[in-house]
Amino acid sequence: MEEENSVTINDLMKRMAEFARERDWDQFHSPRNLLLALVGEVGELLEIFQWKGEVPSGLPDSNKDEKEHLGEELSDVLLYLVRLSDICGVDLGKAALRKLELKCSRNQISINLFDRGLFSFIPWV
Ligand SMILES: Nc1ccn([C@H]2C[C@H](O)[C@@H](COP(=O)(O)OP(=O)(O)OP(=O)(O)O)O2)c(=O)n1
Repeated sequence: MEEENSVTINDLMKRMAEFARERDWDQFHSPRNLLLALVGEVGELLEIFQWKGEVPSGLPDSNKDEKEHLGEELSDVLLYLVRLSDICGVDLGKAALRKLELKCSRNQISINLFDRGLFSFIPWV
């Protein structure tokens, strides 16, 4: 890790691998188990927002403890996702970048078609 502020997906991946190895938990970190754990943590994250209605960006009404709790649940989701990707042999950083680029080029095609009036026959576009 170069600086405290620039944590990479690779750093997290290595730390999670170390964490599991130290506890002899590799045996439990199968793709299916990790996916179940990930979804469980998404549920814990969801509970923070449940029944609150719309929450403004930046969460100005949350106190320090609530923000800290949110950070913990977001981290659990991220850590299980990183670990799941690693165990499945997927380079998550590369895959995510590729996905974003694909999305951008797809959107660019739509924008180009739109600019050229090719969607003009669709009343709601
Ligand atoms: N078999 C396990 C169990 C936990 N963890 C790691 C990944 C998560 O970052 C964190 C989740 O730990 P807990 O399941 O204990 O969940 P919490 O820390 O959220 O505890 P609680 O559910 O009581 O809030 O620990 C892991 O890698 N493998």
